[in-house]
Amino acid sequence: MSVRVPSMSVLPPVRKDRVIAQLPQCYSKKAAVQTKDEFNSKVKTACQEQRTGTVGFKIAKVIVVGDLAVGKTCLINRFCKDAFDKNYKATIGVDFEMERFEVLGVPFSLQLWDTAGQERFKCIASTYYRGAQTIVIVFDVNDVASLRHARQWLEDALKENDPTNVQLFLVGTKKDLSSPAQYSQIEQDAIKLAEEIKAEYWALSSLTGENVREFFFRVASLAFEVNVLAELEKSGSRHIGDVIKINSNSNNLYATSKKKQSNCCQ
Ligand SMILES: Nc1nc2c(ncn2[C@@H]2O[C@H](COP(=O)(O)OP(=O)(O)OP(=O)(O)O)[C@@H](O)[C@H]2O)c(=O)[nH]1
Ligand SMILES: [Mg+2]
Repeated sequence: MSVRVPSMSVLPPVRKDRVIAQLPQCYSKKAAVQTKDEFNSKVKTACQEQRTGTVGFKIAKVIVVGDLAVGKTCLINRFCKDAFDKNYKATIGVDFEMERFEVLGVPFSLQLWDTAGQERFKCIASTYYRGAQTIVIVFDVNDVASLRHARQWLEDALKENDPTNVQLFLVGTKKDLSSPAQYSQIEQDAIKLAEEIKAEYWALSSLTGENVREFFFRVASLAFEVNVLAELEKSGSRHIGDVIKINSNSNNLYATSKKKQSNCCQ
């Protein structure tokens, strides 16, 4: 007799074009969350040795905020559905999409929350801001007012989240509509703001698809890295005694835990 596996418990494999084997690079080194070329070595080792704990089951929440009609929905649809609609349909409240990735061989999912930019729907949308690991503030590179409003969007999103625990991205959309000269002017201001608010800056086009995939791969990778490091930190502090005996390498995480331990005993 054959045993039937309930279909809900078995997920299909991650799509081939959602496999991330290397750290995607930032858009501009002037405004990046970090500028390393590769994943953190502790993270790489943990993935190779399958010591990533619960990260493989984790779904990181990403909220996408910004003025009405700047292109939040189009950005998510370009990445998740490879579609683009030139007609504007306002988002009412919120929508969300799930995207599954495999990063360094470990499954990792993003839940992308597309929120409404229209004032009258904003209060519904803001009730969904809580628990975000990543905040994406979107503006239109052809509309300076939308860039000016970015700070307010950030402030509202941070009211519901712990500022020390979120990764921020400032994203300029509709690059296809901008001439190189116009673009470089707004880019200066955007990079300046991104540096001030400690966000990583990106510019892209959902119409042409330029940089869309690169951007979401970067979001997934940086969120993944933070989750693995947090997991290692947790398991490190749980087994301090055991691991110190095995490891004497001062560069590794466990040795750092040892240092912490000796400090607190002084
Ligand atoms: N040319 C061009 N048009 C774009 C691009 N992205 C979005 N648009 C257009 O801009 C308009 C608004 O896009 P949406 O994605 O619906 O805007 P939104 O930010 O989700 O708006 P709300 O849901 O009201 O907050 C639509 O007409 C899109 O076709 C882009 O990259 N290039
Ligand atoms: Mg929308």
